Amino acid sequence: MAQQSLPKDKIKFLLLEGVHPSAVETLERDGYTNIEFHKKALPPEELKKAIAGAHFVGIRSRTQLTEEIFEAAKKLVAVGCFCIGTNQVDLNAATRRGVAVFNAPFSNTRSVAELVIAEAILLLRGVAEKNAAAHRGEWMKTAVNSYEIRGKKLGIVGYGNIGMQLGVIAESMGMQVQFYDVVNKLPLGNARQVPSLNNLLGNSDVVSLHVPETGATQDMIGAAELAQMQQGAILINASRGTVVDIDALSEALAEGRLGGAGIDVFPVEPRSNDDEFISPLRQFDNTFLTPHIGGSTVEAQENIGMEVAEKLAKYSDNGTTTSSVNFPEVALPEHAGSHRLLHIHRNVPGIMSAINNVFSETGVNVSAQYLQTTEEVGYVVIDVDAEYSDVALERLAAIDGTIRSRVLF
Ligand SMILES: NC(=O)C1=CN([C@@H]2O[C@H](COP(=O)(O)OP(=O)(O)OC[C@H]3O[C@@H](n4cnc5c(N)ncnc54)[C@H](O)[C@@H]3O)[C@@H](O)[C@H]2O)C=CC1
Ligand SMILES: O=C(O)CCC(=O)C(=O)O
Repeated sequence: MAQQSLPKDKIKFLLLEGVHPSAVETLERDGYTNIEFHKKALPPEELKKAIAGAHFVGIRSRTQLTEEIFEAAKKLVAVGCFCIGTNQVDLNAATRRGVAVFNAPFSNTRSVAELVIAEAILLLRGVAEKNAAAHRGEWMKTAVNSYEIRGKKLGIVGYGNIGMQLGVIAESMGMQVQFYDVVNKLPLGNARQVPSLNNLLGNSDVVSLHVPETGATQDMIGAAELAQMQQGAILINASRGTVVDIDALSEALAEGRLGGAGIDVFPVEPRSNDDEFISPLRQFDNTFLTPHIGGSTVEAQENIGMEVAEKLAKYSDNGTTTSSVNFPEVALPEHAGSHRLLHIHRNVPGIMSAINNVFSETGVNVSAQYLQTTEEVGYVVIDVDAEYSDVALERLAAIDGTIRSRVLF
């Protein structure tokens, strides 16, 4: 699929789920004015229609970009996830079509860590149930089962950007931090990596989950794992809803085995704020149930808006793919005076020589060339004299293994 460069006002951005206005401001500052903005996620059929004409789409965690949606998105060049998680995007479907996917890996991590530490304090003090009781007119003044966090053990599952930050804050408040991760990690401060999940669960006063949604983390905390936890321990999940078996958690709470839970993410979440939130956990006073707002602070959303919009604009302007989650990463300089050819291909033997042949056979002068590959995809960027870019693009697009090619003026 070969694409010619378009004037900026013809490049359509579809922004969904009420991404922060900083995204629109950033795009407009860069000259992109064709922006369709929706406050909510769109139902699949509406999404298919809206995305058909879009070159770029911006989503948060609700919009599922499935194979079917990508099939309807014939013009799509890149996806911006205005969040950390990219599990809502079928990354294989995107890669197969040469659609780059970007996210914001850092901007909301602090917000999640702060929410978790707040919940740890309030749940260990029994504040969730005392608050719920007070709203019903009951007075629960007691120190029974009410603890400080100082000296307690925090078990972090998934010691990545959020887990590490949480560990540092928790330690500064006097907690002992231990973590379980599939990868060997450098422990910050006095944190300690433990060898198994069971080891962590059986030995923590508060367990907080910070793993991505993957096959391996599906129902990672089920009945067997909950049974390993200490009597009265607290479970916090601000990662993804699929990581905890909610029925098993519900049973553990009903039996009084856990001291409480803070749950921000659910296997099924309402599509919008107008829909009812349905969960067996609603019956428990000793839980904080929050509507997936771990990363929803003014600071985080404003930064994410700018960060992801800048990545999309940069990719559109000059082909830079730095920090793409599914594409080879190439940081590119400006290409004033030359035309820039972008060639995305399957990473198969012989394709680079076919690409280079185009230039030796046509005599098109190459002023710069950049190449980066992943196991599946190769991304070659070639700067050429303006008058020859059409013929070179046509030849590049015809090479076997080409996924997509385009030219930037
Ligand atoms: N509630 C909310 O609003 C938010 C939720 N999130 C969720 O939090 C997750 C974590 O975010 P980050 O810390 O930034 O991700 P990250 O990628 O920096 O860290 C994830 C860590 O989990 C580890 N891990 C992966 N699979 C594992 C497994 N099976 N067992 C143990 N460890 C495993 C990884 O090795 C890595 O250290 C995101 O993937 C996202 O789903 C992120 C931001 C906001
Ligand atoms: O705020 C959002 O829309 C989603 C936050 C989140 O879960 C993420 O960043 O992965």
